[in-house]
Amino acid sequence: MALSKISTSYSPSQTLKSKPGVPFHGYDAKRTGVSFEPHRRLRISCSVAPNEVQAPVAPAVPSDKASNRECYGVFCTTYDLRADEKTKSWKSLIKIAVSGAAGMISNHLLFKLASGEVFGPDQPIALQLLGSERSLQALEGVAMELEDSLYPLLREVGIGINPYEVFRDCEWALLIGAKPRGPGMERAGLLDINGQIFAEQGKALNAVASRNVKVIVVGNPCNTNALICLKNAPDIPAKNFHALTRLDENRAKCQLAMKAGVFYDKVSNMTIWGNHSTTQVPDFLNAKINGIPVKEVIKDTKWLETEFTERVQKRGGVLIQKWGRSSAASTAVSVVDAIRSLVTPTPEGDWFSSGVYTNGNPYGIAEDIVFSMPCRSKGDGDYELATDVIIDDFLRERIKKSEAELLAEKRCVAHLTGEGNAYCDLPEDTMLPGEQ
Ligand SMILES: NC(=O)C1=CN([C@@H]2O[C@H](COP(=O)(O)OP(=O)(O)OC[C@H]3O[C@@H](n4cnc5c(N)ncnc54)[C@H](OP(=O)(O)O)[C@@H]3O)[C@@H](O)[C@H]2O)C=CC1
Ligand SMILES: O=C([O-])CC(=O)C(=O)O
Repeated sequence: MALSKISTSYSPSQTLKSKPGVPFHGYDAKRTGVSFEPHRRLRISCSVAPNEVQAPVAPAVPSDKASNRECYGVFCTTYDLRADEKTKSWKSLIKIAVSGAAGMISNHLLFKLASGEVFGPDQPIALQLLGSERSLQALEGVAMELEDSLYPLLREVGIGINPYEVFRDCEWALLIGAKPRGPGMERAGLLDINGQIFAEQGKALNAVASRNVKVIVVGNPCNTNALICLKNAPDIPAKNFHALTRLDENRAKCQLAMKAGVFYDKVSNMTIWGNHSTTQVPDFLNAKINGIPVKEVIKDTKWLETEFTERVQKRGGVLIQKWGRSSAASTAVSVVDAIRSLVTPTPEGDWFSSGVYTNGNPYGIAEDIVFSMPCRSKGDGDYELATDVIIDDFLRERIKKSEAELLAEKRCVAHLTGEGNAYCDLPEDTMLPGEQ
């Protein structure tokens, strides 16, 4: 199945072309009849130095192109925006790939990305959306809704079902698509089915994505899926892979704020340690309220150790009971938070949680797993682990339990990480947040 590209823009640095051995079916002259002769090429001023900006030269592509099924009305029309004042200060286009793009989380996330609230009001983006045979129609519907939203910063939309096409040159890969656990399914079964998706997508990223792509794995079980993905992408730094635990951080902040009777923006330094599962450890030892350690504000240690901890660990399950499906809007918000934490400098003294590769960690956590830990960023897309944390016996014991779970998950997917035969001895009491 081809990747159909819906484009309102073209920049010289983003020429559509095939790499040897990997067919690219883009929005090209052959498929659409759009001419890419130099004088008809579309340029957006974000990729052209201001002093090179000239008067518009290219008329809109004839409206009959809009009848092409794979580009949707307005996205089939092309413009020369070089003379547009608004776009002169824009940055170069970035490509964002999203899997599970027709799913619930994406339905919220894509519109946030396109609005500019994630990467900023001067950052044009291209969305490359990955679906499957079963979701392709729905993906077209998603593209139509994006079209009807008239987002100025959304310059290109592509849809497809082949990760080797959809991930091409992407600088961000938001991996959301994964099978949810169904009745009677064992956790090990989910690990295997979803693990295969992430093994394939890791290989695809390795083959075609930007060499510095940042990958955020949302699909569950996200820590081990992220591990599988990074193991299958040896040419991309392992540090670039994240498992989403920001939703857990946000949930924890909300609970602490409620207990302390403060607005939730007063809670900082909130670490989620470990797995995005019911063994996760919301760290009330290092968290602060109004800059003061939580334990000095909330004196009820029993509540912190039991009710608070369990409420965060099982929040996903309670929500499923109420909603009949897992968190989608708040998950999308937390993906936005996770990205923004990497592209904006972390406020002085604070940190954020992300599931990241453990090699070289200063906390004594087992190497070679993906574990949620406290991170700080300079806003360059990269991060460092926070070292100014304290770990007491209670915290250490909880962290060890989550570590044991992740090591067991890792053994269970050894066939997908290139480490031999899988052996599944998952502790029976471990569950995703959405499982009761
Ligand atoms: N880390 C976190 O904090 C959270 C993670 N999640 C996880 O995010 C993932 C997506 O959630 P959500 O968007 O609500 O789910 P949806 O069911 O709405 O969408 C999931 C998408 O996954 C894709 N998918 C890939 N393989 C399969 C498969 N074998 N069977 C079924 N679907 C498949 C489907 O898209 P297609 O057919 O296009 O491939 C589907 O649209 C889930 O794994 C969920 O558990 C949810 C909340 C929080
Ligand atoms: O458990 C699930 O299926 C959804 C999830 O990850 C959460 O809500 O945290």
